[in-house]
Amino acid sequence: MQVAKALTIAGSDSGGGAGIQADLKTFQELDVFGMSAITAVTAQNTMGVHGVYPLSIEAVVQQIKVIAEDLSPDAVKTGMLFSAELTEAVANQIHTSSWLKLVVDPVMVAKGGAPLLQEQAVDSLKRNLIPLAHVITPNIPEAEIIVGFAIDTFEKRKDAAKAIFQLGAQNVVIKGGHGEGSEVTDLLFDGKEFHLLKSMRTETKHTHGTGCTFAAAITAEIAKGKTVVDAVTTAKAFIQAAIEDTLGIGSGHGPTNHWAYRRRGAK
Ligand SMILES: Nc1ncnc2c1ncn2[C@@H]1O[C@H](COP(=O)(O)OP(=O)(O)O)[C@@H](O)[C@H]1O
Ligand SMILES: Cc1ncc(COP(=O)(O)OP(=O)(O)O)c(N)n1
Repeated sequence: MQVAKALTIAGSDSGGGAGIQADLKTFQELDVFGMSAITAVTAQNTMGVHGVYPLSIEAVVQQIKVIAEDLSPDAVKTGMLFSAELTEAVANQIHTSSWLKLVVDPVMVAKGGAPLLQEQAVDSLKRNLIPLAHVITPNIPEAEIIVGFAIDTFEKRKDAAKAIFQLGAQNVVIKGGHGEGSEVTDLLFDGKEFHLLKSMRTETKHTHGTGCTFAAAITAEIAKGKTVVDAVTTAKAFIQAAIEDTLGIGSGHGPTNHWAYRRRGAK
C-alpha cells in the first residue's frame, strides 16, 4: 500500500482545535499519514491561550532531522514558530532536507489576541521561510504585517498577494475570514492569475483553528500530488464543512469539526 505522508512543524494546542492537533486530525481525515515536530507547547482551551512554552532549538531541530533521515514527507507545513531563532532553524532544516512542497501558515496571533510569533521574528519569517514556500496562507492581519500596508479593499488584497509573491512564495492564499459580508472569499495568486474561492459566511463563534485546519488540508492534498488550485479548492470545502457542522465544544471559541467533510461523504 502506498500512502502519502505529511509533516507539520508547529505548536501544540492542548485544547485540540488548532496547531499540531488540528493538523494531524486533518491529515488523517484526508487519508494522509501525519508526522509532527513540535516547536512550542501551549496551554490553551476555548477561552484562550494561558501559557506558551517554546522548546529548545536543539529539540526542534532533532525532531525534524530524524524525520528527514527516515520518513521522507511528501509535503511539509509550518505553523506557530514563536521566535526568530526557531524560524531560522526550521527554515535551515527545510532547506537542507530539500523539502520543496512547503506550505507556510504564518501564524502570528491567536483569535483571543495572544501572540504566537514574537514581533522581532517577522523579519526572519520574511527572509528565511517565505522564499522556501510553495504555498503561503496568511489571514488579512498577517498579510498586512508581512507587506507593511493596510488591506482595506479587495484591490489591496491583490496588491498584498503580489508583494508576498515577490518575497519568494510561489503561491499566495490570502484568507478572507477576517473580511466582511455574507460571503468569505479566499484569494489565491499563483504568480500569473488570481483565483477566488468563495463560500457563505457561517455566523458562529466556533472558529478556533480554522487557519491551521485549512493549511493542513492544502498540505495533505499536495502530499497526494494534487495541483495547488485543486488542493486549495478541497481545503476550502473541508474547512467550510468543519465550520458549518459545529461541535459546540467548550464555553468560548470552540474548535471546528474535523470529521465533517468525510461524514458528509464529500471525498
Ligand atoms: N465564518 C466563516 N464562515 C465560513 N468560512 C470561514 C469563516 N471564517 C473563516 N472561514 C474560512 O476559514 C479559513 C481560515 O480563514 P481565516 O479566519 O481568515 O484564517 P485564520 O484562522 O488564520 O485567522 C479560510 O478558508 C476562510 O475562508
Ligand atoms: C498552537 C497553536 N497554533 C496556531 C494557533 C492559531 O491557529 P488559527 O488556526 O489561526 O486559529 P485561531 O487561534 O486564530 O483560532 C493556535 N491558536 N495555537
